[in-house]
Amino acid sequence: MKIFSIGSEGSLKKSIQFLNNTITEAQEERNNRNKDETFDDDLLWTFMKKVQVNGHILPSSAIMGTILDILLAGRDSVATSASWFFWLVMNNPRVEEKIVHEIITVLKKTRGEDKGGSKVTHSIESPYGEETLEWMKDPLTYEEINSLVYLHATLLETLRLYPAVPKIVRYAICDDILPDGTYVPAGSDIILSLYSMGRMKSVWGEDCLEFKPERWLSTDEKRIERHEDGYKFVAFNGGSRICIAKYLTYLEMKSVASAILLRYELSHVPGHQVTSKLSFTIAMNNGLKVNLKRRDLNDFNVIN
Ligand code: HEM
Repeated sequence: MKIFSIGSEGSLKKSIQFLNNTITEAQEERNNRNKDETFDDDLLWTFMKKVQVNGHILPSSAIMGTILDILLAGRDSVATSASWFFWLVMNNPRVEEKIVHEIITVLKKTRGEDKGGSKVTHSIESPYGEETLEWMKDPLTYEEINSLVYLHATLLETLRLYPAVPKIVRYAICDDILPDGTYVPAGSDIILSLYSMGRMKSVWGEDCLEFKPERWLSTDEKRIERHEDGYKFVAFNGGSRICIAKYLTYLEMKSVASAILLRYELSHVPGHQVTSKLSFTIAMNNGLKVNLKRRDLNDFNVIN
């Protein structure tokens, strides 16, 4: 296929070239390394090592195809979901308070009481500026993030109402019959509206349009009770083509959400309209503009 050097095809060509160069440079850089030195592997190199076949590294075109796949599937989906998550939380102060309360409860358990008042030096480069809680020094660990059950429920509820991939299209290569008896002739397109399926009364009940993280939880709110059935909760699809990064997404989003909500209160920028734009992902038309105010954790009795 010929790609022209004009308009969007031109910029696609440039982007592909850029990716190719990045992969070649990364390979050269690794090959020239002094064998005795130790280095932290970055994601690209970790991936390149993984895709060695019979001792040979795959050609850069194959690596590029896979990287493009992961970039395209993993960037807008998470960014879009994060926008809807923060927007829903901002509009539901009760939910926001419960999330922050949960994070603090978990941190008190894992990191002990924080006396506050000391200037914190981060173990990694931090975008948050000066902080006064020891807790803020290190990002939440995997175990801490896994303990955030209410936050997890809020994320599931966000993805139910705003599945980043709102529809999936399938093509029938031969005649078929669906489990409910519907006849599907060869050549048909089948569109699965993940968006509609997340809002069906028959699946989610009368309150299907309400934002209610509690619907996922046991009565004591200590665990996720509603079965995350891949054919009911379809934001990641189900079956053999289920998203390969479902659990990575949970980890990524819970990590970002807890880091931000622990430090900031988010509020609306006056006049900024939030509307959705249906495309491959369910994006926000003009993005999400927010005002950030440093959160006073004294409201949550953190500092004793
Ligand atoms: C909120 C975040 C995400 C959502 C809602 C989501 C949703 C989905 C859905 C619905 C599919 C199935 C598409 C189909 O069957 O046509 C899918 C597939 C896929 N996703 Fe995700 N995804 C997310 C994040 C990610 C991330 C972070 C990555 C990579 C790092 C990723 C990589 C992939 C790949 C490679 C596939 C194709 C799997 C296959 O066909 O075997 N996704 N995703």
